[in-house]
Amino acid sequence: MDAGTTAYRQATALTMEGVHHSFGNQPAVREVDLDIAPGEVVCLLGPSGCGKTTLLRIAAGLEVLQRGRVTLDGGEIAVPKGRHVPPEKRNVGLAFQDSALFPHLTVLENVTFGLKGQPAHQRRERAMTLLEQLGMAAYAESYPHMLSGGQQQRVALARALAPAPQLMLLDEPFSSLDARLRDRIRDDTLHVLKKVGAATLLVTHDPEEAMFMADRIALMREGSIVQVGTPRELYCAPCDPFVVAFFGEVNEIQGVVRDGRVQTPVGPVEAGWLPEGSQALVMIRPEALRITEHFDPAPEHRYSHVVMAKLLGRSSLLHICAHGEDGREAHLHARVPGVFLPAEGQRIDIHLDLSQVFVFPSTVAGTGT
Ligand SMILES: Nc1ncnc2c1ncn2[C@@H]1O[C@H](COP(=O)(O)OP(=O)(O)OP(=O)(O)O)[C@@H](O)[C@H]1O
Repeated sequence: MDAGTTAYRQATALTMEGVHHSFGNQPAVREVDLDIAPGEVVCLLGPSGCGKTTLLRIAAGLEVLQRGRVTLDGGEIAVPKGRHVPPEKRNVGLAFQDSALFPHLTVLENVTFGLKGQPAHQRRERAMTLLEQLGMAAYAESYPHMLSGGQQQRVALARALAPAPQLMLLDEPFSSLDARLRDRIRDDTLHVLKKVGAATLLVTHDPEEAMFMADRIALMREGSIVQVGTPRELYCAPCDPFVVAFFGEVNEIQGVVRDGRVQTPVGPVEAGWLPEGSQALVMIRPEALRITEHFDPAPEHRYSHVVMAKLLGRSSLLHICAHGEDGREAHLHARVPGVFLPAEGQRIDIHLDLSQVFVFPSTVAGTGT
């Protein structure tokens, strides 16, 4: 290890190297490498059962490490069949979907609970500062049963943050809240995390939440990290079709690479490094289809047209029949901003925003040619 690597290691709040974990003979986490810098929010994102919670529980010390290495602020906290620093000695703050507060303690007492070895006035001051930042100062003397689910979750976050942990570990902390409340609480949480500078590992299955909260996202599938990077990197430079599809509905078209391009009913797309004559999968996000109404009355043999238009609120979803120059047709979904509801059968012109179009080798032979 060179000096640069050593300095980097010391600068990480959490490092996980080659972490592997099985339940019985069923692997839940496979050879995962992940690090979190001080003050950085990293989201573990992925479908149900992909191993997110298991990885977080290993970081917390709630699961004993089976294989790999875990360090916190450069110090080793878990080695297989060796060192296992228990959760309460790790200086990590934990909050879960159903973080239970102590029912017999007030909000303030709940938050000061973990603050040992400080004078009472300092503990109170620290707790009140966090409760204020999370909009809960007025409830300091209330008991948990007097609070809504969202308010309880704010108190649970304040309690986890109170000892100023090196690392916050949050497992789906907003998922039990209704949509509007969730938006507010996660906004407040993000601001508090950034204000106190806590390194954070947050588990979520919601891609929008991950993009909202994360400096970096680690997208998991079947126990492995598929891609890790900034939200922009994952959304705009996805490494495989799973990553594209995980961030929302996508139009898929099969084709063959000819002259470095793949023909689609909405125009040619550069095939990148794919070999000539190979099968390709073209993935087009609905917002990549720019639609304009076509009013030219000149008769045309075939044309692209609207099949159905639905208002979704901030955007409209158009079901379109795209008709390519080569005679191929495809049923596609286009998402356009605002209220844009052309009539059924309306002729349209379609332009592609190539920054939201991705081409991968196809494993499906013989389709779409
Ligand atoms: N205590 C356990 N005993 C046996 N198998 C387990 C245990 N905990 C998790 N698993 C299995 O390990 C795999 C990963 O589970 P994990 O809870 O880490 O996934 P997840 O991505 O957090 O899922 P979710 O989003 O549904 O919470 C799953 O197949 C799960 O059934």
